[in-house]
Amino acid sequence: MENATLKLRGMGCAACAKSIEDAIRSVPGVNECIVNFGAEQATVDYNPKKTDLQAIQDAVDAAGYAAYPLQAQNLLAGEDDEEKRHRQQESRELQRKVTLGGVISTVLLIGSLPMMTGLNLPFIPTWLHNPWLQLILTTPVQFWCGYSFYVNTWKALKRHAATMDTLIALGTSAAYFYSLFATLVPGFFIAQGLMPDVYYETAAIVITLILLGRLFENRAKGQTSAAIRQLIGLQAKTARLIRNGKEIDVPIEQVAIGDVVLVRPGEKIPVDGEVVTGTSTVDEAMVTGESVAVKKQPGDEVIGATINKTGSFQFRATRVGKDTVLAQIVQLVQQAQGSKAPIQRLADQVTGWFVPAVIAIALFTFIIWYNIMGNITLALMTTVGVLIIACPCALGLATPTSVMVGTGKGAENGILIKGAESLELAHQIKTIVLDKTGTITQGKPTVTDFLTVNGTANGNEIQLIQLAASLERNSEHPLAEAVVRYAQSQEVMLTEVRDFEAISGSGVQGIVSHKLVQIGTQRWMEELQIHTQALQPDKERLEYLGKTAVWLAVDGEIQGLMGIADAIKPTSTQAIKALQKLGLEVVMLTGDNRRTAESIAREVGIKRVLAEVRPDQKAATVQAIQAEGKIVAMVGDGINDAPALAQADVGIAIGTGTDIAIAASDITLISGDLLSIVTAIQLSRATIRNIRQNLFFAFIYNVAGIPIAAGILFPFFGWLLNPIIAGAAMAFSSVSVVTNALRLRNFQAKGARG
Ligand SMILES: Nc1ncnc2c1ncn2[C@@H]1O[C@H](COP(=O)(O)OP(=O)(O)OP(=O)(O)O)[C@@H](O)[C@H]1O
Ligand SMILES: [Cu+]
Ligand SMILES: [Mg+2]
Repeated sequence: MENATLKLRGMGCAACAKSIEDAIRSVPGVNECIVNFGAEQATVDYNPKKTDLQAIQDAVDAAGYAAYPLQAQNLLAGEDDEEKRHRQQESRELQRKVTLGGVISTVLLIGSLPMMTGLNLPFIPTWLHNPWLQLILTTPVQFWCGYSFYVNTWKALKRHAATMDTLIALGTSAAYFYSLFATLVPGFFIAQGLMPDVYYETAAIVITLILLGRLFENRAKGQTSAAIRQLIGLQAKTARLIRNGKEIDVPIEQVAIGDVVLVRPGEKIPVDGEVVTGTSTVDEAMVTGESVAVKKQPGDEVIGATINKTGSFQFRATRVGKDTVLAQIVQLVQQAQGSKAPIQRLADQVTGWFVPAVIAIALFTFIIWYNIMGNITLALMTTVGVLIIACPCALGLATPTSVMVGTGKGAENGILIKGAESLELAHQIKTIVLDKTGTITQGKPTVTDFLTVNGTANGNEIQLIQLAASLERNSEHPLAEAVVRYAQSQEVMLTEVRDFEAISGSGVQGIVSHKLVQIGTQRWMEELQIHTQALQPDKERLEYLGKTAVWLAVDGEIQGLMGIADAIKPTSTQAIKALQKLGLEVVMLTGDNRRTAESIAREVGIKRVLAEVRPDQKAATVQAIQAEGKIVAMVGDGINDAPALAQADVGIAIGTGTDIAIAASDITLISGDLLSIVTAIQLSRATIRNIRQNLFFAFIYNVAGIPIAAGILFPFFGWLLNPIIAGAAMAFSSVSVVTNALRLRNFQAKGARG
C-alpha cells in the first residue's frame, strides 16, 4: 500500500469534495481516499501494483476537476509559489466579476427601489425601471459572472449529482427566466389578471454577493496555509561548502551528505548535520519552539533552518533535501492539514443529502404557494429564496479551515500534530500519564554516590567500579550510561564481559574477570536471594532524596550500592501545575522504585504515582487507567515507550534533538519541554471551540433561513425572506466561518510560558 497526497483544483463546495472522493475511490486498486475541501487536498491510499497516480489523476480529470501530486521536496523548491500564483489569478478573476456585478446590481437596485418600497421617488428616472434595459444589464451578470455556476452544475449533472452551485444556478435562473418571459410576452400575465413584474435585480445581486463571498473566502483560505509557507520560508537558499580546502557557495539543493559546511555568526544553518569544529550558540526556536539558545560544540547535532548566533563553526551534513527535520515537519503539517476531523463527518453526511433535499423543499414550496394560494410572485420569491439560502458551502469550510490554522499554529510552537483526529481527541483528555525518566527528568542520569560494603582499601572500590562499568557498557539503559561515564571520570579501565544478559525492568548480569556480576533493583536481588541488609539505611536515604539506588552484587554477595540522580527539567514543575489547573489528573509512570518515584513526584507536585512498572507492563497500565473510563494521554520518548504511546488515546512523544520519533505518536513535541503539552492541550481546546462556533455559523443560516425563506412566517406576520437577503446571508456565512477560523492565528498559550 502506498500513500500519496494530491493537490486539487476546481472545487466549488463540499459536495465537490465528495464527488472527487467518489471518483478516486472508484479507481480499481484504490483502498481509501479522503478529500479535504478547505486544504484542497486528497490523501489517497492505493496499491501501486494495481494502479498509479496517473490513473488517479485521470479519474479526477474525468470528474471535471484537476489534481497534481504534492511532495515536500517540490515544496522546498518553490512549488508553493505556483500555488500562490494560481490563487491570485483566481482572486483577480473573481474581482473583475464582482466589480462588474456590483456596478450593474447597484443600477438595478436603484431602478427597482420605487417598486420594492412602494414609495414614490421622483428623483429616480422611470426609464431605469424599463424591463428591456434591465434585461440588457442583467444578461452579462447572469451568464458571464455566473458562468462558473452553470459549468459546475453541468459537471455535477454528468455525475448525476447536485452541488451548491446547482442551487445557485437554479435559483438565479428561475428569477432570470421568469423575468425574461414577462419581458417578452407580458400579455400572457395581463390576460390572467397578473402584473408582468420582473426580478432581474434578484438574480444579479445574488450572483454578485455569492461571488463576493467566494472572493473573501479565497483570500482568507490563502492565509490559513500561511504557517506552511512560513516554515518553507525558513529554508536557507545557499550553503557555503569547504571543498578541496576552498570555500564555495552552492544552492541548497546541491548539498550532499558528508559535505562540510561553514557557518558564520548570524547565518542560517542550511541543512541538518553534526558539528566538526568550532563552538557557538544556536537559536532553534523556529523549529523546536524553545526560546533559549542552545550551545553547540563538536559532536553536537545542528538542525537546518535554525540560526547561528555567536561563533563560527563547520559541520558535516547528515541529512539533506526531503530528509531534513524541516522537510519532515512541512510534510507532516501538510498531511495533518489535509486530514479529516471526526467532527467533520457529521457535516459531510449532512452535505451529502442536503442539496437534493433543498431542491425538493424548493419545489414543494413553489407548488404550495402557486397551487393553493395562487400567487405566482410569492411562489417564485419563496422558491428562489429557499434555493439560495440553503447552500451548504459554509458547512464544508467549518472544520477544515480551523484544523489548518490549528495545526499550523502547533508547528509554530514546536508541536507536531499528526492529524485532525488527534487534535480533536486532545481536548477530551482527562488523565495525562507522564513517564519519569527523560520526560519529567532530563534523562541524563549521573552517579552521585558509590558505596561499598567492604570499604575502599586495597583498590576494592576501583575494582568494583571496573566490574560495574564493564558490565554496563553492554547495556543501552540510561542508567548504564551513567555508570560508564562515572568510571571514565575516575579513569578506570574497562574489561571484557561474557554471557551478558539484560533483564528488562530489573537489571543486568554477566561474567567479568571470571566473576558473576549482577546490577539491579532491590526486588531482583530478593528474587536472586541475595541479602541486602548491609547498606539498607543508605539505600533508603538515597531513595528518599529522589535518587535511583542500584545494587551491585559479585558472585551472589552484595558488594556495593550506587546512587544515581537524574535532574528534573527546569520547567516540569510549572508545566505539571498548569496541567492540573486545566483540570487534568497527572500520573507518573515509572519502572523505578516507589520511594524514588514518590520523592520526585512530591517535588513536581504529582499525587498519583505508578512505580515499579516493568517496561512490558506500561501499555497494560495505560489500559487499566482507560478502563476507569478516562481519555488518557501518555507522554514518553517515542522509542522505549512506543507500545504505551500507541495504547493511549493520545500518544505524545517527546523529541530528543533532531530525532523526531513521529511514527509512534499522535503528537510530537520537538523540544523536551513539558510546557509544550500545556500549549498542545490549550491549542486543541481552542481549535475545537473554534470548530463548534464555525458549525454554528454554518448551520444557523441554513436551519433558520430555509423555513423563513419558504414563507412559513408569511401567513402570520407577513414576513418573507427576500432572495437578496438570502444571498447576502449565504455569502456572509462562508465569510464569517473563515474569518472566525483565522482568529485562531492569534492563539497564545496561557499561563504556560512566562
Ligand atoms: N542496565 C541497568 N543497570 C542498572 N539498573 C538497571 C538497568 N536496567 C534496569 N535497571 C533497574 O531496573 C529499574 C527499572 O528499569 P526500567 O527501565 O523499567 O525503568 P527506568 O528506566 O528506571 O524508569 P522509567 O520507567 O521512568 O523510564 C531501574 O530503575 C533500575 O533500578
Ligand atoms: Cu453556498
Ligand atoms: Mg526507561
